[in-house]
Amino acid sequence: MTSRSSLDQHEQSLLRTYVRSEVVVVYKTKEAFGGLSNMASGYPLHINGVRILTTEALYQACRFPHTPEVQRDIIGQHSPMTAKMKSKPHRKTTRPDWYEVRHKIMRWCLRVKLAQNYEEFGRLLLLTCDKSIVEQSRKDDFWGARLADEAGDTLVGQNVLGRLLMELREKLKEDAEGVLKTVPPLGIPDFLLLNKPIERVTANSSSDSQRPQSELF
Ligand SMILES: Nc1c(N[C@@H]2O[C@H](COP(=O)(O)O)[C@@H](O)[C@H]2O)[nH]c(=O)[nH]c1=O
Repeated sequence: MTSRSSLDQHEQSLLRTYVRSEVVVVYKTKEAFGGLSNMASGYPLHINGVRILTTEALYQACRFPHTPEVQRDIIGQHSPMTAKMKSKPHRKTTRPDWYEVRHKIMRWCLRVKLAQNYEEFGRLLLLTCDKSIVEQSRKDDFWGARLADEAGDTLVGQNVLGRLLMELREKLKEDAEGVLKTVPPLGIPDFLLLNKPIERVTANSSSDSQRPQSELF
């Protein structure tokens, strides 16, 4: 059995250190690069014809393929933070392989955000040039990175979200053919939304993707 301390050591080895003033920081959605956050509104998504307002809501809904009523509640929220909060009481019914698949699911969610908001989200991603992208978080050093000390300039974390965004940006730089406007379904079991297998996503699955979110209600 793996001991707690060796697990801690493994987690520690995955941590990265960033100099805050040298990277693109994703922190508040209203800031310059806030659109890169999963909490950002204005990048609507359509999965199997169902409108979902943010990648946060989509990601959280993906926890619960076996409880469509929970998915419906999550994606029905106007606020992405509330969508996340709605998932919390149901965490025990999260798909059992969540920790093996969540990274792939997040990569897929970001692909969907780009496919259906290719101009706006793509432009923001490319504006980051070759810089590191880091989601600053107060608590979460898996998806993001935390300030090493409140006064300092050092962010420490696995920054998995930031790294997925950088991976996508590099693919986008090569995407002269617009291949990223289509996203195949993930090859994982029970990849379901509201009881239906999640289908291929295309830019055209969302005819209103260029309209402001305020017009979508
Ligand atoms: N940005 C941001 C958060 N971080 C987001 O939370 C998601 C992961 O949630 P989970 O793994 O279920 O805890 C992921 O999209 C990550 O970017 N959480 C917050 O409570 N507030 C926030 O402003």
